[in-house]
Amino acid sequence: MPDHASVLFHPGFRVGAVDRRLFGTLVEHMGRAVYTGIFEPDHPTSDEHGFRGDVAALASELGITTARYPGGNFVSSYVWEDGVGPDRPRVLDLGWRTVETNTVGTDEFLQWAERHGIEPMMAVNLGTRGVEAAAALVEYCNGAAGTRWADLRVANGRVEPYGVRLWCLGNELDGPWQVGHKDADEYGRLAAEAGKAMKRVDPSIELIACGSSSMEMPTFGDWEQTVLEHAWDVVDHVSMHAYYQEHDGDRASFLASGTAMDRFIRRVAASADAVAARKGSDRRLTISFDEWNVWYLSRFPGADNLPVQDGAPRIIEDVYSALDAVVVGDLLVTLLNHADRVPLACLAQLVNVIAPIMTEPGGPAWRQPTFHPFAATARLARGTVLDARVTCGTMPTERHGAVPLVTAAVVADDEATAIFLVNRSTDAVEVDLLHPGSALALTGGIRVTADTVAAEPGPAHAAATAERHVAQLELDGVLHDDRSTVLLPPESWTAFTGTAERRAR
Ligand SMILES: O=[N+]([O-])c1ccc(O[C@@H]2O[C@@H](CO)[C@H](O)[C@H]2O)cc1
Repeated sequence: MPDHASVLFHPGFRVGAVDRRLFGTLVEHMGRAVYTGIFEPDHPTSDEHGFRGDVAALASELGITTARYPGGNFVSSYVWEDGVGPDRPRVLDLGWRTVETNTVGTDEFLQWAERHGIEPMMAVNLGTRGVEAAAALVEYCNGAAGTRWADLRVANGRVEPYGVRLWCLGNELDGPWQVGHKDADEYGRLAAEAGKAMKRVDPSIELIACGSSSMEMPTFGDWEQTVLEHAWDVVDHVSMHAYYQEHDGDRASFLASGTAMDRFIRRVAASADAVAARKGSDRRLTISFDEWNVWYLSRFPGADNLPVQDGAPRIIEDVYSALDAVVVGDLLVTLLNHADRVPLACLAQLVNVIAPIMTEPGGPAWRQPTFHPFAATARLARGTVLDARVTCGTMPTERHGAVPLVTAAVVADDEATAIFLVNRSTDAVEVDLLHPGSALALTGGIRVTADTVAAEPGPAHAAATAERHVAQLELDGVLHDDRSTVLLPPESWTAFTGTAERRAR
């Protein structure tokens, strides 16, 4: 007998609209994300600008809507002027100890994003630089011709302003690994002043203040409150970053990563609300979850231990399993269920560096297992997230205590209903979908089941994993009044698609 769970939902009970910017990503100047990732002039599929066509096609299939750039840790010592115009110096990037050629810079990235309909999210350097360089970059990107930095853009061949709307006030400045690491007061003051200047250049931009680099940071909570006390009037969102991995074979805790992410979001929201209360503000500050993924961080020696490398070195090219893909699907369920609070998110990263898309220089590009739940969620989660109430058993975990065995998110618009379900248990679970007042027909879907073998690098293993562990579902499409029942295999993520009809009573 399988375990049993139920998921109750109704179109009248809603969490909030899905902001398409939830399906963003990160394109950092590190490793092979840019060079031999999105950009490789000699590649047979590359366009006249030197950008790989095969990678762009996969990015489009993945369904990404925004791309954060140029970092990550890279941005904290980046001199953006080095990356524009005809003279591009070779510099030592202190974030990853890599020689940066500056072949790709702001114009090349923004035009790549524009050609592919991707909204850019630019980050400014608040590690080694400050107010002046940040405001100058906003003017370079968004200013009308007639003043210094906008005129430099025009001289570099781009007359029309780019109109970049999303701006990150630095990156992970709470982290001791960050070049220009600061305490919360130092960063909060700088973010407030840089943000003020940037909005004087272009008042229409949205600013994201750095929150914590993870929930485990010793400064977590205090950091958000102190930074927001300083920068409340100027910022539009606060960021969160989180990476999850399986530690020492503790599969149950890893499968419960979505619960850890859920707690993290609730705590950041509570910190922001505490500042709002102190300031007598009714604003519910929103969150930009602008780095999240599975990353086997414990295998990374740290930037201090990397040799100085030239070109496009292989750094943190994690190889993912179908188990990782189930966890990515569950993390997306968590993000959807916070649609009212989290309008922005970035899967870190897009290509080669802890990425759903991999490439070989001069060779193929392929999908890692984590590609599949992301692409399906970006494609299917349209409309409004309904307040899905899950009733199920719990399982004990070492790291997160007792966690629900089943998680669910339901997203509906006028045409379609998408139901995302995760079974974290090692047993099958039968789930009653309770949709009182509606008839529901399930027509199809996609499922990922976890594997128990270690992932291997390369396109052949990724393809074989997809063959064995990713399945397209074809369902009968029969309308069921009030209740539909589905069976979830052990350790699986499923997206069901269907149509709902309201029934007159
Ligand atoms: O918890 N840590 O030790 C830790 C260390 C580095 C770290 O870096 C972040 O992740 C990198 C890869 O996406 C981005 O460049 C940076 O923003 C994020 C977290």
